[in-house]
Amino acid sequence: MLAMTTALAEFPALEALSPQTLEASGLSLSRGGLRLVEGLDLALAPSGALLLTGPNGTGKTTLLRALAGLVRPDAGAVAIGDQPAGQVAADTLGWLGHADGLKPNETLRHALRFWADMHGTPRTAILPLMRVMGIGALIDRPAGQLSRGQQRRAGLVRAALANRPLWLLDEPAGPLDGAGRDRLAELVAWHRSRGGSVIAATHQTLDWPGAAMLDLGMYR
Ligand SMILES: Nc1ncnc2c1ncn2[C@@H]1O[C@H](COP(=O)(O)OP(=O)(O)OP(=O)(O)O)[C@@H](O)[C@H]1O
Repeated sequence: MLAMTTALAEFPALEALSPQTLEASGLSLSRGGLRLVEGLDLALAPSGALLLTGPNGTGKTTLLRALAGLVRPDAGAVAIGDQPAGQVAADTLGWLGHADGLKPNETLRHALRFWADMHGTPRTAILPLMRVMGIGALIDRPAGQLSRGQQRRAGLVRAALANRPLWLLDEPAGPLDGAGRDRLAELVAWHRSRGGSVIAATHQTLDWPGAAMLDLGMYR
């Protein structure tokens, strides 16, 4: 199903994921008194991908936060696997928000070691994932000396190092160039080939095979 040009052998061998289903039913969301989403049903199976689109301010980030359990819905519920409704186990979500989780004065080596250690992922996974994202040569550069696109690539490595089955990515390709978007597609294809799933909010066209699309502009 998933076309990949990067050989799977170039990706690190991580502990197997525990794939999860995600189901939202009758979800209604508001922010600042404005109804953003009304009665939304969605389902995502292991290996699935969903792209959230829509103009600025239509609620893509809010929906991602609701799926992560960070925003309380006005109505409806989110269920992940057999986890209790409204609760998400700590080892389920790989989250990449607008921030990349990097400190300006820290080298990528230092920062990504921290994140790998925090998630119990072997440090040997760092460099292969950086190479997949095309930033292996930047490992000893402080994050503050990198371009926005390079920082985003490092943020994606950080998210992958968490080795979680359900990725929620907010504008993962925002500052990426075409090559960066191709590398992101490879990273996502690898994740899906392991049973992982992904939901991403995007203003970019992302060519992820078989990805479902949800345009939040329809509620406007
Ligand atoms: N802290 C807040 N308090 C009140 N309203 C907010 C707050 N944050 C966001 N909003 C409102 O919620 C709506 C949805 O915002 P959200 O960030 O989810 O949109 P988005 O689709 O992700 O936008 P973008 O494409 O610009 O990232 C917007 O209309 C915004 O004004």
